[in-house]
Amino acid sequence: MPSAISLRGVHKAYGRNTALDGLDLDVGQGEFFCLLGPSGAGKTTTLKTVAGLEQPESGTVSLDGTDMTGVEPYDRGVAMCFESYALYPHRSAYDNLASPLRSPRYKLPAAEARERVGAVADLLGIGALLERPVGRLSNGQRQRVALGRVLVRPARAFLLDEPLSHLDAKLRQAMRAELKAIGAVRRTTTLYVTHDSVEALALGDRIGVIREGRIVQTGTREEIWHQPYDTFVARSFGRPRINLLPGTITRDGGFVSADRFFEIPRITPAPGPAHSVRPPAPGTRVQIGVRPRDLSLGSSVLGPGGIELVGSVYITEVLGRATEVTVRLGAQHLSLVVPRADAAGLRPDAPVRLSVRPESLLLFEADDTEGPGRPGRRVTG
Ligand SMILES: Nc1ncnc2c1ncn2[C@@H]1O[C@H](COP(=O)(O)OP(=O)(O)OP(=O)(O)O)[C@@H](O)[C@H]1O
Repeated sequence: MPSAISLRGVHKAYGRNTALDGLDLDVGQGEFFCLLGPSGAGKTTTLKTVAGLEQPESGTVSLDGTDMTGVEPYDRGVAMCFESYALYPHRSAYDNLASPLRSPRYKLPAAEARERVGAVADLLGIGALLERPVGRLSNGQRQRVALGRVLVRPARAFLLDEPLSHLDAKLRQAMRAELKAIGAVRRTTTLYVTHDSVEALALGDRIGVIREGRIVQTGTREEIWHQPYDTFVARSFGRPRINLLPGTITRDGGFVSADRFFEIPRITPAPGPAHSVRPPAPGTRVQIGVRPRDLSLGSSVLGPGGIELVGSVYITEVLGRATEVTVRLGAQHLSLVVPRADAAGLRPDAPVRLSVRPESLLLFEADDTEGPGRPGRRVTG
């Protein structure tokens, strides 16, 4: 079966600004695909190119296997929701939701249109606001109307650009769950743009990480989390961020930190495609990656082969039921997230023992001018 959405070698520049730099992307039929990247990475341009609102200078966009070159946006059969939503402010929320269904393309019978609008409005929690002019709704409510305008349409694909960005945290979380449920029920292919990694992990059947107009890595949440392509991808997921500790491979295949403050006797990179390269040679400059939730206080959790580090408490910060503890390890700061009770007795400057299972360590090369470090890209002797 051809991909629902396929981009090949897409180039798009605005004057001297390259927005898409040979972008390749495949979204499967019925898939909920999240495109994640920092501001300016090319996310919106990707959506607009799929929708036909921007023409690439080179490369192709295909929908269901058909090349869309020269096909007008209206004829592409995709429904797009922008972050800056275009609604009719003087018309009611109901009218705004129903108007796409009155277009000659759908011309749904009135009763069916009413039913569709009602169902989408209930799903988005705006059922009670339908009579109100959109100009008199809050930003968050307007955003839900804009999203509703997309979801009411029968479409071959939904293109959603940060559709939850104006909602408060609680509503965002609730809407995420709803969106996931709609996706599952409708099985309509969805390309969803976000710069929020939590959202991408929660929603995406697969995730594509975009940087400077190119896809850096595509994968399931497990692949992206456990086998990040490089330190840029590793840093993009998880709050607090992954710890990256610079150092060198020792003669015995261990790791010594750049300031020689601590050593890890043996580094065994986790198996998997990204790590199947041979271990770096002694002297190679590398970075050890360890996620804050994979570190524990004390040595009690250590099974055989566990790794222990000794540092001093720098600062603690309560995050709800957990506490983030920042530990000074020589010149490095290392962050860990532990149950609040475990961190209760910690005082600044007190010595502290940390432990981590060896399989939780990720090994990257040093970041350099060629880009973020990858697992064993240029292993040198
Ligand atoms: N109409 C335009 N004119 C000139 N430059 C543009 C235009 N639209 C986008 N760009 C540039 O193209 C690049 C990609 O922009 P794009 O909006 O696709 O990024 P994005 O990942 O969606 O960012 P954000 O998360 O901030 O919305 C940026 O450098 C941006 O400044």
